[in-house]
Amino acid sequence: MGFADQRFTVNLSILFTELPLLERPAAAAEAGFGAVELWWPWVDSPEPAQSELDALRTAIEDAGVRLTGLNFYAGRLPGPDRGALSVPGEESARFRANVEVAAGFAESLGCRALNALYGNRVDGADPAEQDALALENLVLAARAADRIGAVLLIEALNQPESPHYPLVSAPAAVGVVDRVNAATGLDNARFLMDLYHLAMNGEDLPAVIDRHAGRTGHVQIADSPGRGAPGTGSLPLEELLDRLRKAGYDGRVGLEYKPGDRPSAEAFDWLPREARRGASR
Ligand SMILES: O=C(O)C(=O)CO
Repeated sequence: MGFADQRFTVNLSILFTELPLLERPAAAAEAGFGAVELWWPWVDSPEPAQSELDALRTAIEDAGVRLTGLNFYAGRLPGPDRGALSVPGEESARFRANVEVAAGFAESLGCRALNALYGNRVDGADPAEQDALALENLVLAARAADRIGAVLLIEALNQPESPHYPLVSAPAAVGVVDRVNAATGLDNARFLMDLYHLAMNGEDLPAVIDRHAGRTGHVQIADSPGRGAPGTGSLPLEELLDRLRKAGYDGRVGLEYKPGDRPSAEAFDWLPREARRGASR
């Protein structure tokens, strides 16, 4: 047990962002990691040029790291958006256009987890209509994920930093997971348990773990407050990850924290180098 018993993956959309995108996979490898994950990197483009997809694929392959998670197109993130799939009109269309592109890119790298951020509530739009649109689009995404043998992740964010995002509790996100699975019959939708976001929402993290570990397809961490590295805040992250393991969660743990006022390569001192490649199980 302990951090050395986990398998980590470095989120290259929040760590190493001081580097150009194509240099980040090699930087993560240089820091000792063997796995990385990404938010959709082309914030303005659900369908980037093939040459851009190829360049990123090559950068990941050349670095010798595995891509273990990818977000679908989610609008301007970082920025004001928190997903596109429940946003009527152009954003929903962009999400749909992205589904096969993102799934194809993930498949080409053996990535088996696709995260679909739900999207903000829109002034003047009926929340029930947004939810109906979301379900339609999540069904498309779940089917695309299933075709490549992947899980579809549904994430709860935190209310203070995402005030217009409707999924700001574990039960809200798990409810969407259940509705998607009921609609598709595929059972490949899973909860993305981000301990930072849930802590910011004031949830009882041990209780969330005990209740929802079985429906969890991915876990992400940052300390709270501050969204920094483990040890910079007050969350007992090592204990919480042990509890997740005991509750049956055996997947990767995404390091989705800000490096603070230092280069990202220096933001891993909490984790001995020999533990960064991950436990071999
Ligand atoms: O926007 C965030 O904070 C996320 O965790 C996206 O996956």
